[in-house]
Amino acid sequence: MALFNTHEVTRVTPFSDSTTEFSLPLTLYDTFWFNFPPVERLYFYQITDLTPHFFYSFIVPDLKHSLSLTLLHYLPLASNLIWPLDAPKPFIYYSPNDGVTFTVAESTADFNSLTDNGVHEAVELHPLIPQLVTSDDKAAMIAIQITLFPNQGFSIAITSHHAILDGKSSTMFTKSWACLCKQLGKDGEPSLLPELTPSFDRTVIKDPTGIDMEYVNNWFAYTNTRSLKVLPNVVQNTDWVRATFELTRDDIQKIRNQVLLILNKDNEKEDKQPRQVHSSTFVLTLAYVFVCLVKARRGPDNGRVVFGFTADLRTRLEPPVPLNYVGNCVMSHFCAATARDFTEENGVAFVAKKLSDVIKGIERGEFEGKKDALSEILRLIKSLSEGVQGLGVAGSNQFDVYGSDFRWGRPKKVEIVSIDKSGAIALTKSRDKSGGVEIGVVLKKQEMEDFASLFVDGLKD
Ligand SMILES: CC(C)(COP(=O)(O)OP(=O)(O)OC[C@H]1O[C@@H](n2cnc3c(N)ncnc32)[C@H](O)[C@@H]1OP(=O)(O)O)[C@@H](O)C(=O)NCCC(=O)NCCSC(=O)CC(=O)O
Repeated sequence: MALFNTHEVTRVTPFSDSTTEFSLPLTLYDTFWFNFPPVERLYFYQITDLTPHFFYSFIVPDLKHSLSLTLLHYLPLASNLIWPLDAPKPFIYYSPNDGVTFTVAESTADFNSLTDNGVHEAVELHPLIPQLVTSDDKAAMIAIQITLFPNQGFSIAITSHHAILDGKSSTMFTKSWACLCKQLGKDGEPSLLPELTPSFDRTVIKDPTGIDMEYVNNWFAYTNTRSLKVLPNVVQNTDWVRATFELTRDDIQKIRNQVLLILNKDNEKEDKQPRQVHSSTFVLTLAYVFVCLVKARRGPDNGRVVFGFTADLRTRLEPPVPLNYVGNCVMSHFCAATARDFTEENGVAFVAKKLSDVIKGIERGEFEGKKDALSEILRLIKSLSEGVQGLGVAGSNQFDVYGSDFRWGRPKKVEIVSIDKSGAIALTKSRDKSGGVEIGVVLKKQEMEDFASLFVDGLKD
């Protein structure tokens, strides 16, 4: 069994003693997410001759120093979410000396095994993830842990509160940190490119009807308490295993050809004009993986399946929100069907068509922050314990997480560990830059075996 040892727990503060206190309101998109479980991203860096001396004398100090420089740009991440009794909704509050909890640890686990795509107990990754400190009226925004695997490499884990970071923001923060770390030791002051320089301007998110408070009240009704503590999980998650699967560009094209063939035939049968289907890598990946998941879970044929994803609204709001906006600007969208719709011969085409219709609706602006959006999702979460199957997604194939090179090379593997709290699949642009997608999956052991066979068999000619 691998040994694990915490070396130190410190706090990294922004690199300046001249910061002043400030507060930042939560927008409707922040209050939508604020009690959801934190997102845990884990980056593995392989250095086969990494000695403890080099790690503790060079890597850790450089990571701390560059984090401190990064926090100066990202001050709200060094802050806390607070909820004083007289405030109707929580807000972000920074005061000088606030900082990020930074844990340094060591593990004897087998790095190669942890980072392969094979099946592993989901709990194996848990020691590498830092916990966010949260209470009813105060919550840390992020926590960071660096773990050394002597002579093998190290990992960087970032746990982030969903009230402040959506996927685009959190991957941008890590890239900014990596970018500043890479510049240490070079001539000149480390600086950030404009696309990595964050904007926290909350006025770009309009909410004339006060939907933010609707969401705060929804959370209050759901959790029965006025608290900043996050949900521990949204699904029962004991005895889970996790594994990574990959769809190459060619696999995607194969799925695309099959889906378009079926949908065009359906149109001909119904004598309809051929309609454009949004057959993107994202839609085809979800359709294919969701079908394999429903088949592997072997639920009743007439069981209800609710499936969906989160869309980034930055370019879709009017006026658009800047791409460097850091905060939440994402909403979830779901549709429903029965398990039979997935398991029938044309299941992948059925799901792809449904997802395509939702994306077209998003483009038409039909799914911006709506008053009942959160209450619907909370109802869905409740229904999961009553036999409804839920299928969701964390991350995105548009996030280049493998681009986060701190100076010691690109990550060997990136995981979203928190999918074992939500049951979602994790999407990441493939490491090899070939246009493929990596998919992280958590399931019970037998289901995972079935899923793996279905996934491979479905791609055979
Ligand atoms: C709604 C969508 C999911 C739909 O995606 P689609 O790929 O189907 O459609 P699209 O219009 O965005 O893209 C059309 C084509 O352009 C390409 N394209 C568009 N933008 C791109 C970008 N920035 N980088 C690389 N490719 C891009 C797409 O890959 C696709 O081509 P091709 O077909 O060749 O690929 C997406 O637009 C979106 O909003 N993605 C971001 C979702 C997100 O933020 N998730 C994180 C949620 S928070 C979370 O989960 C927590 C966390 O991550 O921390």
